[in-house]
Amino acid sequence: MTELRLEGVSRWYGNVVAVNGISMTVGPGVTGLLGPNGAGKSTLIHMMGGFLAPSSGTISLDGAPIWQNPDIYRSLGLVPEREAAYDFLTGEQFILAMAKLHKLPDPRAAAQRAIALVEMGYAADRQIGNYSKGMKQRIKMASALVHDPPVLLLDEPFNGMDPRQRLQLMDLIRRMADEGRTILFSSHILEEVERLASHIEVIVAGRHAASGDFRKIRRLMTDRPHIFLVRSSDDRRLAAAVIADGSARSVQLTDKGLTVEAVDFQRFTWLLPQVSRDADVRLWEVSPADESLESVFSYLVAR
Ligand SMILES: Nc1ncnc2c1ncn2[C@@H]1O[C@H](COP(=O)(O)OP(=O)(O)OP(=O)(O)O)[C@@H](O)[C@H]1O
Repeated sequence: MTELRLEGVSRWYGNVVAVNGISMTVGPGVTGLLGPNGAGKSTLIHMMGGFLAPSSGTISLDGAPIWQNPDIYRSLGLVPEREAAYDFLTGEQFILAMAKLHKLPDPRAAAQRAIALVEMGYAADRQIGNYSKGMKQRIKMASALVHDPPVLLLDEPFNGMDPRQRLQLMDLIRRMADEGRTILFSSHILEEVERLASHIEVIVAGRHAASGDFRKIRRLMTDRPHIFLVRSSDDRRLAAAVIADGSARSVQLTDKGLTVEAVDFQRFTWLLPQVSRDADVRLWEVSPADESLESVFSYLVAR
């Protein structure tokens, strides 16, 4: 069993706090690290991979601290978000160089195995500069896998990929997890995480906002108060009817229409047509005003 454990981990850059007191454990299987841009995902992943020191707190792998512990690096593979500038090398030269860096006993065989694992054999003798985005992502994956680590850390691996490349990479990650690896990948896209990870960790503004089963967290998100923009033939009258009905926590009359904060999303969408019919008001538009992921995240943080 391979387990990464973070205890009270913080990291600041000057006076910017990028990661703030995060404690979590990441075990075998696929874990999604979800958070909006700038949440601290990359900083956290770099600390988990031993590339960056925590300003405070500890990160350990099966009990052994990660920072400045070269023995542990053999157990970790990290795929950074940014593309490395090895465009002049062929895929094979790059992976072979990585195998040699790890001082593997048979670097050539290890490189071939890693290249085969990501199904890049057909393009191994081509320069990385001529690869597509998806191929570059896969060769980066091979470089992280060349020493066969039990832990893989992937920073925004699907960024800039087309749907086909995305599916291929998802398949590959699933296969790696089925082999018993501990895989953590970061993303700011909920659907991506939903398709791949059964377990998610949510971070917002450097803080740990939620943790657990994806469905449980999804439910938290749908149970949150929803804000709707409603336009009708008589907003003032509809506002009075909605308030009287009790299905909304607050109702505001603005020049764009009514802003309604519904207590129960399903009950509200079911009741609104009835309430308006009873009040003899025609509904023109009902649209969610807070559907962005940012609002979901801030709801989770405020809990
Ligand atoms: N080297 C650095 N120097 C100063 N501030 C930094 C540095 N790296 C990150 N930050 C800041 O730390 C915070 C977290 O950044 P980080 O890149 O870890 O977030 P992220 O969740 O990975 O975001 P993204 O999805 O946009 O990559 C941000 O406010 C960022 O500006």
